[in-house]
Order: sequence, then C-alpha cells, then structure tokens
Amino acid sequence: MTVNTTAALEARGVTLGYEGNVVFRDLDIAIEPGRITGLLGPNGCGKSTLLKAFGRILKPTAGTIAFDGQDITGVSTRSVARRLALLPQKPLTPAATSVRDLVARGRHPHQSLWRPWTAEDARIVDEALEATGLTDIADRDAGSLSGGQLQRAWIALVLAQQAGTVLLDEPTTFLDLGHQVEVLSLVEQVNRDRGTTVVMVLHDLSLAARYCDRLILLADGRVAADGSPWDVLMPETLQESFGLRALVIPDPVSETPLVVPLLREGQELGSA
Ligand SMILES: Nc1ncnc2c1ncn2[C@@H]1O[C@H](COP(=O)(O)OP(=O)(O)OP(=O)(O)O)[C@@H](O)[C@H]1O
Repeated sequence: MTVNTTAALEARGVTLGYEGNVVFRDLDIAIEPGRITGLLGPNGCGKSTLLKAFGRILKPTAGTIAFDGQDITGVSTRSVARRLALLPQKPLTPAATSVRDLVARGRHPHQSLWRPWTAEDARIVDEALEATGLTDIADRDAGSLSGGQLQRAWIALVLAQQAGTVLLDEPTTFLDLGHQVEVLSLVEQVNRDRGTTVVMVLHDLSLAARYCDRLILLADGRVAADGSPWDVLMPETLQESFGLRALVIPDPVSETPLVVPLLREGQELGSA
C-alpha cells in the first residue's frame, strides 16, 4: 500500500474499537515526525483507543496503521519495541521490583531483543532516574511508591527506552502541578534535543497548549478540530465538544492559550 512517507505515524481509513463498540470508523490521522502532538477530547471519546492502535496493542478491524512509512497493521508490539515506546493509562506495576529495576526494563522493552547489560545501559537508567527526581528512592520497592512517584518511574522507563517515537497516555496523572510542569518540560526537552516524536493524551487544555506543537481534538468518533493550539482551543469549539463555557486568553509569558472555565449562567460553585 502507499503510505504518506512524511508521517511518523499514520492511521488511514481505520475502524477501531471493541466487541460491540466501534469507537472510530474510517479515521484518517497523520502525525508529523519530530513534533509534540496532543490528543484531547471528552471522556470516552477514544483518545486511549487511538493511542493503543498506534502502540500496536489494539488492532484495527479495517484500514492500516503506518509507522515511519511502513505498514505495521499486522506486526507485533515487540517488533517495533526499540523504536516506539508506549506509556499506557494504567500500566501494571510488576510485583517485588525496585524502582531502578522497573526503569531498567526500558532498556529491554517487552523483554525483546535480549542482549547483555552494559555500562551504557546503567548510565542511561541513572540519567532517567535523576531527570525524574527518583535517584534517592531508586532502591525502594516500586509497589510502595505514591501515585505520583510511580507515574514518574514509568516516565523514567519510557525515557530510558530512548525510542524515536513516544506515546504517552495521560503522563501527568497523579502528579501535583509542579511535577506536571516538570514532566512535560522533560518531554519537551527530549523532543527538542533528540527530535523525538511525541503523541500524548492530556486533559489540561492550557498545559496541552503550552507543551504541544499541534492539538487534535477528538469527539463523537471523529476529529472535531486539528491544528495549532490557538486554532483548536476556541471558545465555540470547547463549548461544542466539552459543553464547557470558557475564556481563552494568552499566557503572559509563553503567549499560548490559557483556558479559564467559566460558570454557566445560574450554575453555582459545587453544582453539577
Ligand atoms: N476494553 C474495552 N472494552 C470495551 N469498551 C472499551 C474498552 N476500553 C474502552 N472502551 C470504550 O471505548 C470508548 C473509548 O474509550 P477510551 O478509553 O479510548 O476513551 P478516552 O477518550 O481515552 O477516555 P478518558 O478521557 O475517560 O480516558 C469508551 O466508550 C469506552 O467505554
């Protein structure tokens, strides 16, 4: 088949979903290499489903998925493990594993491509622990970490994988605001320094605008808006997709859009 060779990832005519629940029909999306793309949309609109298809853990029932210009619709997760990293929404933490050993799994993704452990691997793991602020607790059991610490350990694992394309499903889950900004800055740094292609699902619209080059807003099984943060985060679009009345103003420093939710008329704080 012919694929768009300029795209890092491409869904073409894809039908995707679960038994008895088609989430997308005939979906076309191309992700450019070297950019940070944010997937946005209301709960249940299919952000994770699309990321799972890109990450090879959900197979489309029609259409193709291409990666670096190659049709990978039928290939296993393992075969692209070195080049494509996926942080799922709810990763399963293995029992009785230290934080360092969890992060080290990034050097042997999916236990594939086994090769002897090297000093270079150890250095990369140490750097990932340091970058995510986990060095001091690297020997703790991963199962004993707080939600935010564990999320950072998973981010460190993805960093240690050093894949050219990284898919992150809600990487800021469980993180306090300071750590959200820290983790997203780290993702931005990896993108700028190494040219890593990043696709991430985010719920915070202002943070998405600040850290993503392009936003894709999904709603009702389709792409509702796609473009720069200013193109996508328009009050009318937010009203339509999220039922959210919001003010969109420029951030005084970055000049990216800040989304300020407003109460609807007659709505009181704390009411549904
Ligand atoms: N394993 C599954 N089996 C059946 N249906 C599923 C499964 N996982 C998700 N779904 C359904 O598919 C649809 C899309 O779900 P998905 O998790 O992709 O949404 P999302 O946009 O990531 O949502 P959220 O913002 O709540 O994380 C939803 O209707 C959801 O209930």
